[in-house]
Parts: sequence; structure tokens; C-alpha cells
Amino acid sequence: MKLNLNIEPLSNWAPVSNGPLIISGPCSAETEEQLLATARLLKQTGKVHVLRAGIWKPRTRPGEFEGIGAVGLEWLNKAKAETGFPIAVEVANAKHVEEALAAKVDILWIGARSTVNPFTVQEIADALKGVDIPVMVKNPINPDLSLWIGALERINGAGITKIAAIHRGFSSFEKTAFRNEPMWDLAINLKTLLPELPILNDPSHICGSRELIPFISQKALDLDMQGLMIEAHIDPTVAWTDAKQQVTPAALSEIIDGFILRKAESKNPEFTDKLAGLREKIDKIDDQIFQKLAERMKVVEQIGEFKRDNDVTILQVSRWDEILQKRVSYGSVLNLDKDFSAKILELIHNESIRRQTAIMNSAKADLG
Ligand SMILES: O=C(O)C(=O)C[C@]1(C(=O)O)C=C[C@@H](O)C=C1
Repeated sequence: MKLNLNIEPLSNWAPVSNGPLIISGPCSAETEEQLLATARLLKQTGKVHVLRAGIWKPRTRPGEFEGIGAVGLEWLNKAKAETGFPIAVEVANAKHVEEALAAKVDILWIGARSTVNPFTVQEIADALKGVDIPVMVKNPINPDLSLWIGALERINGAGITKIAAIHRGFSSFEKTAFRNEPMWDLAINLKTLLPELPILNDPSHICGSRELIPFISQKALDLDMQGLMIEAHIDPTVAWTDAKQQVTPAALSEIIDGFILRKAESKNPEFTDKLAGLREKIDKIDDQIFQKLAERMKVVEQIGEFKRDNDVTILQVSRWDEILQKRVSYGSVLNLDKDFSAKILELIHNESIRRQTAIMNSAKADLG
């Protein structure tokens, strides 16, 4: 299934030719000096295309620094006049949109805590009606692809065609190495549904600590994401917000130098021939896997009928457990990841249960 949105290519509105779009700047604009000094050093790297700064900050608890407010727009404009950077800010309500538009901000983004709320997104969309400005939509904090798509649809519905998504990871109950779990499959699903949608990655919010940023950035580029939003601060150690995840402009420059830029495809005939041959092999193997799965399901259905006719339950925990143990260890001998094997078996077992449930609900065979 493909979705139908009217989306312009990134090159129509972002100052980028080849390579990823790099958006950088402090998590929060704190003082005029901090913002201008950071912007100057970012400019000196020659590797940044857009200057960002948070001026309205949604905070979990009241009493924390909630952003410098509209005065930050003046500082951003000073930075823009000096460096030539287009400027980007987060907006979370209609008033923010009005103030940002009045200050001639070049690019807006909607944060994860706003994307989660359709009322908020609609309010922002309504405030944008008739305006031609690029809008980037971060994923919602919870891993809900429909909410993310819904927000993109609302913004597009307001007539905004310069749209991008920003993948910033998802809150999870479990504590992991990441501040926000990447859950890459959601971004991949979004790209599959909307191939023309530019997707950028925000490694700062995924990682929560600067050490992991190069790894996550490279992975995003390898998944064909078209840009990165990386927070940078003149002195991250004294940053008022998100100190651990910000990098200095010099560190940002090193991170960017370390990227390996891979292209979406190669026109080299040797490469394309070899790839076509390998893909043919995969097609044959996939056919075999599906034939075997269909065969297995036929046997599962026979067992289902047998159980129905003898009033035996569908779920057989000890048999299921035996299958899981045996196949997962067999899989690891074959160099298959244990989690991967377990996930596939779970999918198969769920399908067995679904089919046997349908059989249980059908009439018993005449046992004569
Ligand atoms: O062995 C059975 O009893 C089956 O119905 C097959 C099967 C399976 O798919 O392997 C399905 C359900 C049971 O919980 C255990 C195993």
C-alpha cells in the first residue's frame, strides 16, 4: 500500500547538493553570545547547511528551563545575517507558528511531544494554511506509525508540500543504551509507504549521549536517510538542556568527516549483473521457504482437525517449548541469531493457533 501525499523533493527547498543535509545548533538558545558563537564555529566547519535552536522547550516537569522564548528569534536572525545559515525552530502551537513566521524563520519542525497529539498538530496545520514554508515532523514519542503519518497528512492537508520526517527514536519502558529506542523498522515502514518523503535522522535524541552519535548517524545514512539533525553547543558541558547529547562544532566536524557515504544504487554493470544474480538466488530460496511454510500449515490443519475431533486443546505448551528450544539451538549452529529464530517461530506458532482456532469453530468430522 502506498499513501498519496503531495511532497516536494528535499533538493527543492534544502540547501544541499550531494551528501546528507546537516542541521545543527544548540538544543536550546540560551544567550545571544552562546548562539552566535556556536553558529560561527558551525559555519567555519563548512559542513553544516541549516542552523537550529530550541526557543520554546517542552519539559517533562515544570520549573525547568522552558526556553528563552521569542527573543531567541532575534538572536537566530542575527546568526543568520552573519553566517548566511537558514534558520529552523520547533513550534508547538499556533502562537509559535505566528511568531516564527513573523520572524521569517526558514524551516519549522514539530517535536515528538506534539506529533503525539492530533489536536496540537491540527492547530499548527491550521496556522500554516496558505503559507509556503518547509515543515519537518518528528516521530511521536510512542512507536505509533499511524500518528506519525497522521501528522504528515495534517500538515500536507494545510497545503504544505515541503515536508520531511525526522526519526528521533521512541520512548520505551525498558532501559536500554539509547535515550529513545531507534526502532528502525518504523522509519523503514514509513519510507515504504511514502517513498518520496525525505526522512532525516536525529541521532542526538536517539542516543542521549554523544559517544553513540557517529554509530547511529552512519546507520541512518546506510538506511538511505537524507539528512541528520545533530545538536551542537559551543561548550556542551555547561549547556542548560541536554548537556550529555550535545557536541562541540569541532566534534561535529570530525563526526561528519568519519561518514562513509553510500549511494542508493550503482550503475556499474559488473555490480548490477552480480546483484541481479544474487537476487535471483534469494527469490528461489524465498519460494522454497514459502512452499515449506505452506506444507507445514497443511500438517498443522490436520493436527487441528484431529484435536477438534478428540476434544484436545490447541495450545500444547510442552510441545511448543520443545520446538522453540530445539529449533533455536539448531538455528544458532547454522549461524542464525537466537532472537531472530525465536521471532520467526513465534510468528509461525501464532499462525498455527489462528488456523486451528478456525478449525475448532467448524463442525466435527463424522467419526462414524
Ligand atoms: O503439535 C501440535 O499440537 C500442534 O498443533 C502444532 C503446533 C505447531 O505449530 O508446531 C501448534 C500449536 C501447539 O501449541 C504446538 C505446536
